[in-house]
Amino acid sequence: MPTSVMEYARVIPSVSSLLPLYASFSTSLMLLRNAYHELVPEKLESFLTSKLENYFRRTRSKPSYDTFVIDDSWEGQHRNKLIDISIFYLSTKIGHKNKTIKIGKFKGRKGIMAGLVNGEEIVDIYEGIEITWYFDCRKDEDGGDEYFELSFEDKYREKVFNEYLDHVIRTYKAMTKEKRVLRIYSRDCNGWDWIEFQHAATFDTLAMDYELKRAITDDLDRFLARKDYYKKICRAWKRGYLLYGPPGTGKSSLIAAMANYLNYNVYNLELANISSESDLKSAMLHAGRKSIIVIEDIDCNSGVHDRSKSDNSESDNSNNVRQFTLSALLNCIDGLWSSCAEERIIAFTTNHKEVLDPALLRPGRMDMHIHMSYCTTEGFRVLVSNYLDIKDHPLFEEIDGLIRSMEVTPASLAEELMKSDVADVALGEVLNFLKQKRMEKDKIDEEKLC
Ligand SMILES: Nc1ncnc2c1ncn2[C@@H]1O[C@H](COP(=O)(O)OP(=O)(O)OP(=O)(O)O)[C@@H](O)[C@H]1O
Repeated sequence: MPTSVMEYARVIPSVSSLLPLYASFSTSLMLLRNAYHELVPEKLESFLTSKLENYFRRTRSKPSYDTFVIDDSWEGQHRNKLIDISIFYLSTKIGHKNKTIKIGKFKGRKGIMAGLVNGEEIVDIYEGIEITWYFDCRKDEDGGDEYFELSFEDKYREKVFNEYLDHVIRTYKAMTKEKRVLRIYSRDCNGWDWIEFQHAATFDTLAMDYELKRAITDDLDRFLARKDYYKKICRAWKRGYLLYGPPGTGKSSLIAAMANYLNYNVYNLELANISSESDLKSAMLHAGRKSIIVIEDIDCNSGVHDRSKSDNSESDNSNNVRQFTLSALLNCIDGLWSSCAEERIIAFTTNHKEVLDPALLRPGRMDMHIHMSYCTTEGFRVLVSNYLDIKDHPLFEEIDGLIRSMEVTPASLAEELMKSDVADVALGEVLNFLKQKRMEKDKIDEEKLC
């Protein structure tokens, strides 16, 4: 046994002495390989190769597979949402291997969607794991139920269940968020029906004071970010806004801007079309998540401004018998029923806040009261920028003076601005309109004095 470094150095061969050995070994290997190719016929060679491959495959431990079934046929359940999520997710995974595919164009979705036909497979790779999706449909008298099977090596079972399916859902959400076409729903005898919501209003196009706009968008951002907070304090994740102000000051436009800001659908709940308390509950329950439920002109919904009358008589002056009370409406807004649906905004609009029942106005019910005021000079600048695309004009000074001296709605100024695309002409119309209004107002004031 070597006992010192020097002795080791003597026993271990040097690199230079190993090189000739390596060279002769690799030359022999090359000769052997050439001889094998020349002597062994091609067919025999591939036969031997496949035998060897089979041998090694058999000796390796065979993986066993688990399968998850995403089935639409769960008794008593509504459609399994994972089916639709999977259809969306897989639509981006379809490739050349799928020789026959389904294609379609759907209401509310941009572009053409591709899907698997019955009996087809897709292999998806997630963090190196192979997941095979198989799609089919079980036929029965009602047409049949769709189902997916996901197969994967059993050692990845937990990962597929906990991480991969989550990844599928997140991808679906990102896809649908990107493509989401907003809807506006109204209620008929069959429930909620919808058309595409194409209102272009945004917070940038609203003629409102900047500070108020900022306060509203901050409030909406806080609402969106506070899912866990609402849960912690045991409150339904919803927020109520009361928009009040004269007609034509932009209450509906503000709701449209909120919907576009939040990417929420709008449900227009006309109380006049609601026949009973159960109808009201059903309407609230079946409105989806991520939605703004709008009850417009709440002051005109007779009975709502006068709780004692509506609670007791359940009818209004025009003999339009309503079978539900204000209490039922309030209960749906923030009572037990409200906790059945989350991520909702409820917006009431009124031209006459002062006549509403205080119960409707108490804190916690309508979280933010937003006053939509007559047009200010700041708001007028926004309108001019929207309609004429200009920031400055010599007529502004005179117009500003008149706007400050009167109550004029953004809607009426918008009407004048729309009369021409030429800034001089359109602003001239605004000026004439304001002067005319000023004269009328002076006349009324004079008459009052007399
Ligand atoms: N604040 C505003 N900002 C921008 N445009 C406005 C504003 N207010 C009104 N308009 C214009 O006037 C039109 C009518 O306004 P809108 O319907 O939003 O007012 P409203 O307060 O809801 O009226 P109502 O009480 O009669 O329902 C809008 O389509 C928009 O063009």
